[in-house]
Amino acid sequence: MTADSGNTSVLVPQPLSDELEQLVQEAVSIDVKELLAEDGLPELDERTGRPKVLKAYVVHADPKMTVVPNFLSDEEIKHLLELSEDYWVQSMVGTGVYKTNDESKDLQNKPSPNRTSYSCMLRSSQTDLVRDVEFRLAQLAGIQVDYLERLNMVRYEPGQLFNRHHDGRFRPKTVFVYLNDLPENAGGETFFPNLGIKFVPRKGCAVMWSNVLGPGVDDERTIHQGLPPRTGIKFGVNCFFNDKPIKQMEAARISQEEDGLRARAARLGCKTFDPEQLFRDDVRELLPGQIRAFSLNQEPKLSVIPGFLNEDEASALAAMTQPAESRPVIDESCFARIEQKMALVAGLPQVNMEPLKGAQDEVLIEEFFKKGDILKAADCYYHTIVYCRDLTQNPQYYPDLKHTQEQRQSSKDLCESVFTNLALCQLKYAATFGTTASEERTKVLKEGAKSASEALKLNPKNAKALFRRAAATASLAQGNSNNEEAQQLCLEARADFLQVIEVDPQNREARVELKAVQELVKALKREEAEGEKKGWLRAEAAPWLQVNGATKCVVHMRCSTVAAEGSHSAPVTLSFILGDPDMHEGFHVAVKSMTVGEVASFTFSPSRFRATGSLVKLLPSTKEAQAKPSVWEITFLKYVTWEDLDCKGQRLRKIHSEGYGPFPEHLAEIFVHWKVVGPDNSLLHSSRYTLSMGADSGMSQVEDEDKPAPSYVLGEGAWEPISTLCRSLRQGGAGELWMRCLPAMPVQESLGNGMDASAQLSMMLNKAKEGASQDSLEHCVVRVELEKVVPPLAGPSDARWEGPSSVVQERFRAAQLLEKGDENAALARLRRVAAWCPQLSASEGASVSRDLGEARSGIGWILACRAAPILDSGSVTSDLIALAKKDLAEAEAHCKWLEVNHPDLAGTRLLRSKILLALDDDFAGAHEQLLEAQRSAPDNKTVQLSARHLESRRT
Ligand SMILES: O=C(O)CCC(=O)C(=O)O
Ligand SMILES: [Fe+2]
Repeated sequence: MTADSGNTSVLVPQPLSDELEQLVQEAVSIDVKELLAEDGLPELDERTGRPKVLKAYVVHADPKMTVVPNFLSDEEIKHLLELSEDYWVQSMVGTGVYKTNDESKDLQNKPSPNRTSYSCMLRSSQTDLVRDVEFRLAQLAGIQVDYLERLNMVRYEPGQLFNRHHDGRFRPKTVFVYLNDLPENAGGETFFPNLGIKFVPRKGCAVMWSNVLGPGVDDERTIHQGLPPRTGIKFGVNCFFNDKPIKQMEAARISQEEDGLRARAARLGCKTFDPEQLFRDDVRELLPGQIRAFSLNQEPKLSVIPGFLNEDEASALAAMTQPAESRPVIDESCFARIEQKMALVAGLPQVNMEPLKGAQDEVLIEEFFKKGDILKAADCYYHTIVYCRDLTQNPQYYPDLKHTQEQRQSSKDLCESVFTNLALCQLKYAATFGTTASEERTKVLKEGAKSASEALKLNPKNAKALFRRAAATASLAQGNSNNEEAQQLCLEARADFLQVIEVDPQNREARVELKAVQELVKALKREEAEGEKKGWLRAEAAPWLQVNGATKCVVHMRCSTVAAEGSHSAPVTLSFILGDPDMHEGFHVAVKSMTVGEVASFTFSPSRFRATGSLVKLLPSTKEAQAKPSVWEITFLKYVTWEDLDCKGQRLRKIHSEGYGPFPEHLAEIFVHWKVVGPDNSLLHSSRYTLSMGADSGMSQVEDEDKPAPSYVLGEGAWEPISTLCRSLRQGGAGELWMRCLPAMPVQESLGNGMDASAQLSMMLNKAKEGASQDSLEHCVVRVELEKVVPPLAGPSDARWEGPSSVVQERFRAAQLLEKGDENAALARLRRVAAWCPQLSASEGASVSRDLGEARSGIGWILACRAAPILDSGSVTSDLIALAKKDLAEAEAHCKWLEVNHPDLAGTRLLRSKILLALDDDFAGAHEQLLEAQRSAPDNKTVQLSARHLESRRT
């Protein structure tokens, strides 16, 4: 509470210095003893011991400093000192920073070397005498006693002091009363350095000054300090007038703390309170001037204050409801008191209130209302209600009031009107939350409806209350997302509005509102019907959401971002595999709450843009969306379930049309036109292409519709993803492969059109690299049209059979495949040779006898080769061993046949050697066979290799 530091530091007393000692010496000393020497000692009342005429001396004009000799009597001083005995504690100073207008929040009381004295706080109205002193102080100050803080006794031992300070901007006035005389020149004066005056302590003498220039503005001129007494003990009492009605606030607080009502209030929660119950529970007597608040709710604070108004006040207020001509004479001064109490319970400065004078029954509250402070008004209504209702319903608690029947009736009327107005307050307050449902809005509206209901209990025909209840209920319906509940509320509101119209047929507002409610009911009914349909649609859509295993879902949606001003970005159509981590996570969430055809607006938080893949890059303005929440308009176009070919969503397959005829068999020649389309629908590759040279980039790839589709043999060199798709297509069929990325093409031999698939693909990749996006081959769709299926040659019965040359061709092809290392493909061809030959005529068969021998030795060799390592290994499963044994048995059968039919064939010896090794590890036998083989076919590479291999194993 310094003068100079404004609101930064509240109390920074300066230590006494020599310089200050000097100032004190030079200051004008004001001593009542000297004043009275001229004027004569005041004549004391024998009974009270106080001056018959109390004189106040203005010793300084601006700021006004007043001295009152013998303000307290010896008896009073003795009493105050007795009350303080045993209760002296170290004095504190308020430290902190002014932030609010409530110093109790801003300042903290702390011990300080700047105040070394002792203090004792008396309780408010602690005794009759204390209360009497308090009232006299209030009279002296011209301030209501409610603003007087608890009397603050001080005691200074020699050397103890209170350094330079200001009593606080929240204390408009200070009265300091000295409680004893000190020896002459013992010091202990109250020194005002800025005024250059000091007061000599004289028993019973009061000094009064103002601490403010205006509300909340320090008057730095009245900075002062309590100088240390050199000898003797100095007693005094600080009487601070606060800018808030602190006395009653404290009384209410003490009362609450004492009886632990807080806990009970908390338990009461927001249940309907019953003041009657509160009264019943609390039988303790209240001291005059004390009020007791029952706190029903902490946040927001709601208190009930029984006996808030005293008898006179209640009568005066109740009388105001009567017509002026029949109104009894009212002591209008009580309105000021009510005002003051209202202010104190509201915790708001009384200056904010309009005077009650000339009030109609509700003027006090109306005034608040007009200022737009709904909450303040509501607070007042609450308090008035508590009182009025109690007065009407529990007259037994007010035996002293002796109200007449009319007075009770008028109190009841007041109660009704106050409830009606409280409902309005609550409606207005609820309106500040807008029209969308919120917890607070709902709570307030429900309270509003309740208040109106209370008024209606007192008068069921109160049109205003009916209207307000209806309005509250209708508003509740408006924000309610539960259709059924909302409809019920509408019905209630409608009933009330109808009643308003019945009571007041001229009420246009009610008619308008009624119509609005009826519209709302219609809308709700519509929504209900749609909701059912929607629920059905969702149920229909449900299976695709539960896609599992090999079935996956591809979702097609159109999306655009919506800017703050409502403009849409150019829409982008997106197709993605549901659950694909490369896709914007938010879209997965979004799509799961939508049905096909639905347009929805979603706000995506930046964290939703976690996806890093190429697909998310196609979303409009995702950069912005990654920085801050963005609003998207999404249209759910369609969804398709796809078969997941590798169960990881890497390669989905969708058959658009299966075509006609049988499904292509293994080794069928298929003519496939395939295209690779990027996620943005751009054509990346077509298998029917021509190279166009000499363009800007030197070379470009152009689709050529006149070219035939390239052909592949299914199972031999066709790009595997395409052959997988083609196996489920008939000729003329079309399908799509949905690829998360284009897999590496297998190394393939040259195909029919002179360009193999890997070459095509590498061209395609190059083209993609030249293009804008290097990732454009991710999330591509391979569209396949199976233009022609040529079934594999069936055998001699096939129209395409060319006689023995077909066998030769087939065996040649098998040899090619074997050379390439494609043993399985070779095996398939060799088995066909073995199957066809016995179907030939004897002469034709003879011409291909050797081919048959080669074919059977080839089959046996392949089988023995794949069986041998398995039989060799001890760690394979018995299933595999069984398969290997079966292979070897078949090889043995071929071998036996060969040994009979083609004993000289190198392949026969080779096969035998292989079997010997695989079965018994018979190296000698195998070696012997190989030597024979070398003799018959010295140039056979397989024989030479096998011999070498055997040699290495033997050593
Ligand atoms: O002791 C005095 O003379 C003055 C005391 C004072 O100013 C205070 O307690 O605030
Ligand atoms: Fe002070």
